[in-house]
Amino acid sequence: MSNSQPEPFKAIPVIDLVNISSTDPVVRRGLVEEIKHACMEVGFFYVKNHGIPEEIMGATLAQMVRFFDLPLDQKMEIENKKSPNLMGYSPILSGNNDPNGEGDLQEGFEFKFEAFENAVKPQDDEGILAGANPWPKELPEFRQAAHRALELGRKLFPLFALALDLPEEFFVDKMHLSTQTKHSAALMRLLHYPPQFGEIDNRVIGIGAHTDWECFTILWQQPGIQALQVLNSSKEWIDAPSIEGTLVINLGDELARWTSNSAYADDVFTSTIHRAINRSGVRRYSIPLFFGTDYDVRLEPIPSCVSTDRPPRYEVITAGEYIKGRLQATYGH
Ligand SMILES: O=C(O)CCC(=O)C(=O)O
Ligand SMILES: [Fe+2]
Repeated sequence: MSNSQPEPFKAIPVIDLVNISSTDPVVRRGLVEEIKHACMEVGFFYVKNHGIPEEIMGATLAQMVRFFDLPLDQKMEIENKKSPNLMGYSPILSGNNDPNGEGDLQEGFEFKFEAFENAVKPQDDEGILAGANPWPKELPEFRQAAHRALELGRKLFPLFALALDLPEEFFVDKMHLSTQTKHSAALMRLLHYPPQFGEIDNRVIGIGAHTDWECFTILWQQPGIQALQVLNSSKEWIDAPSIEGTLVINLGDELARWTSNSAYADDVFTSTIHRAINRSGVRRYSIPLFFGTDYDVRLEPIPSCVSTDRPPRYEVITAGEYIKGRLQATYGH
């Protein structure tokens, strides 16, 4: 795949997924081209008609509010540092996504994908992120509400494959998000950002400037609150407001590594830098779902993206080693 330096983007495109299941090759190609364009120019896009009902998000939000309202000592019982895989609760300022920052002004609850049908007895006791998710016992429904959105991710993988001139099935054996979930590197994070007032020190914001680690992220933002910003190639922060009825999709480092690029060089598929600052005066909640491949998948450059003129930029590493390294860098200090 060839690439030329795109113009700095000023806005984030909105893509309509109403025809995502269409088998009409012309319709499908049209959608793939829109996605490809957004991936190469921006690395971020909104999707509408994504198939996740508003009621599910409303129920999830209610559970999140209840969880984050629990007394701190109760939340600390399931602190991520107590679990070997760093899943669980992360208190305010305990994580630091930007190496130049001094901590993220957010609290979160992170869990890895597990076989929901087999939820009583977690099966995933091997592999690089071994260990169960520490679900809060005070909120039994919390777990149920948090388990949606995977269907959409499954439908997006073939479109990314086509956008990279790969066979549609390229990712099928690399992400087992159905019954064989032991090795999936998908993670979900429930986030609460308290508001920040007055002069804001850029080293302590909601989430410092970073790229996401996995293939792509599906992000739900609480309606009506602006916080997310995306960096363009002129180093301007472009607002990514919450748009009613949409979700945000952004590419992560696994895809950037696969396409042999970095966020700081001319890109094929861009893992774009972003951050969030909550100046709204009220609390803000968001939910990123990070779609990684299976832990044991090697992140090797896709042949169409490298050549003698464009040699691979990264050492080959497995997805699990990469994610674990980033988790430790963010929370393990
Ligand atoms: O809360 C947001 O809008 C962004 C969250 C984010 O970028 C992340 O968790 O990686
Ligand atoms: Fe992010």
